[in-house]
Amino acid sequence: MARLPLIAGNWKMNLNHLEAIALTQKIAFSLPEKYFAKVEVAVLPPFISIRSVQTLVDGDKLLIKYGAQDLSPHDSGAYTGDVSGAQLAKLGCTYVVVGHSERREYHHEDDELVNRKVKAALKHGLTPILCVGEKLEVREVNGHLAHCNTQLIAGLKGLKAEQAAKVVIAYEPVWAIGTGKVATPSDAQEVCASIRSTLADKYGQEVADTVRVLYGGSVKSGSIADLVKQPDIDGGLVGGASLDGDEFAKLCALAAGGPLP
Ligand SMILES: O=C(CO)COP(=O)(O)O
Repeated sequence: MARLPLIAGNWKMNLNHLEAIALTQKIAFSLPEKYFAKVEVAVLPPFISIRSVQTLVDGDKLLIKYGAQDLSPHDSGAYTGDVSGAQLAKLGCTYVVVGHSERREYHHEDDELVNRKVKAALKHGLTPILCVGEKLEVREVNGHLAHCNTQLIAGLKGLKAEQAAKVVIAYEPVWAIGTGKVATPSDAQEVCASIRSTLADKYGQEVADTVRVLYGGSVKSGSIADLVKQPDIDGGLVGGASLDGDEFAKLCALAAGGPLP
């Protein structure tokens, strides 16, 4: 079954809302509409810029999707500083990143919390992008497949097959994030194939064939084409390279199979 590639730009804690508007406009200007039939493009700004991006996307009928980098496991209430799935859904978000390694590391998010966030996202009609990935010391002892599959199973715990089918998985090896050290296409493929096979074991082949598995970690326009050529890599979760409109548009065009705009 053909899966539409997804390129999602995780802006992390970068750009103010004016810069967010400028970057979204730049991407829309640089990537002609015909590409959107072959690649889904999403931007994931900080919470403070989602409303600005929404206004632009709605006003100009842009084909770019957008979403958030995190959400609360709760629906509403006394959770100072948190943002709920209901609030994100109201802003027209399509995607929400869950379990990014930076949240696991700096906010001590464990698999149990990540699982609750996946469920909260689905409850509010958002598509979670569930991140899994090993640190360097785990890869060095060849523990990467077991590690990623453990995070995967824990993140999806309690989901029915039809819910699991709606989730996007992102394999992001921690050693590749922001380091310029992109995984080789075959290393990334090995993990993404293993993730798909775990999905098949747990939820059946149809779910495994439906779920998009992305690679993330120092993806650039120079590396995306060879990554998406791999049978089990369905796009990229892009950090640094998503902050440059020309570079991101180029990357999306290459994921669509080209030609460059
Ligand atoms: O963490 C990432 C995306 O979520 C990857 O970041 P970089 O592309 O900057 O390595």
